[in-house]
Amino acid sequence: MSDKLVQVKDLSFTYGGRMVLKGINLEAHRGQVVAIMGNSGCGKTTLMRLIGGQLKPTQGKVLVGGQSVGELDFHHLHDLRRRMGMLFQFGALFTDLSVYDNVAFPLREHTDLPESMIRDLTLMKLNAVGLRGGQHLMPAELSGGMARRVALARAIALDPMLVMYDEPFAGLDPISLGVIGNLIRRLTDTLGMTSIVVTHDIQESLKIVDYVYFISEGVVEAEGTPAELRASTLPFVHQFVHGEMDGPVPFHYPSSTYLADLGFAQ
Ligand SMILES: Nc1ncnc2c1ncn2[C@@H]1O[C@H](COP(=O)(O)OP(=O)(O)OP(=O)(O)O)[C@@H](O)[C@H]1O
Repeated sequence: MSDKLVQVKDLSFTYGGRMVLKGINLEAHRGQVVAIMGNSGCGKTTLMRLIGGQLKPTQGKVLVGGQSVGELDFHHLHDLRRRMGMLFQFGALFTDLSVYDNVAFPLREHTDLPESMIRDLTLMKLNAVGLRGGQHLMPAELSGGMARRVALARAIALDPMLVMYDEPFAGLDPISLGVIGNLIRRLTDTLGMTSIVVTHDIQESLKIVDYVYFISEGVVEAEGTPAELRASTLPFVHQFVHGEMDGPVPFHYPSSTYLADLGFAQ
């Protein structure tokens, strides 16, 4: 079996005539945590939707476990998606279900397991995220970090081979952020899965990921291991890794000159 769980090959995608992805190549190996970074609007979420089969490539292909996602029929895609956990809206729990029922939900929906086994599996997943003790709480009673941990337990309920996270660190305090980062790493290792994390948080990512892809203007602008990126002298990578305000990614949105805007002739 190939070590490469996800292979994105020359992938392009167009929304209504506007090309958002322009020939992306990337890979995620089994057992890896891979980060996809880039400016707002560069196409990261679109890329995740293509990997998850919610969108079909305009050109190129996405292989998951050797299967070309965009070419699968409904049933095969459905089977494949059962083996992918997707946290597109991290923390989007069912508000009228308890923590326990939120995590048990995919098991009840997608398996015929008896309730006693569903209970064992649900408690095991809650234990893995440190929230077995919170099983009776309702989502409204959870902190932001706890809600994400429950969402994570729900995403791994069916033992997926791949979990994709869209902005898992957004809006968290530094402690919760570290907890979520470590959980993503630990669950990936202990459950033998692969994780793809779309994030803006370079510092947290560099602590937990195996490999990072930077996307800009629809192409992979840079890539590497955390060590390679920290040592990189590429201006684009340097700006990201060191959090510099201005650089190849400009601070100012493109505009006419300031003087012209103020009404002064050039
Ligand atoms: N359904 C859609 N129809 C048309 N254009 C879209 C649609 N969804 C996204 N876009 C556009 O495609 C581009 C990429 O969007 P996408 O959401 O993939 O970016 P992103 O990198 O995930 O951004 P962010 O970091 O802000 O979430 C954006 O310019 C966006 O406006």
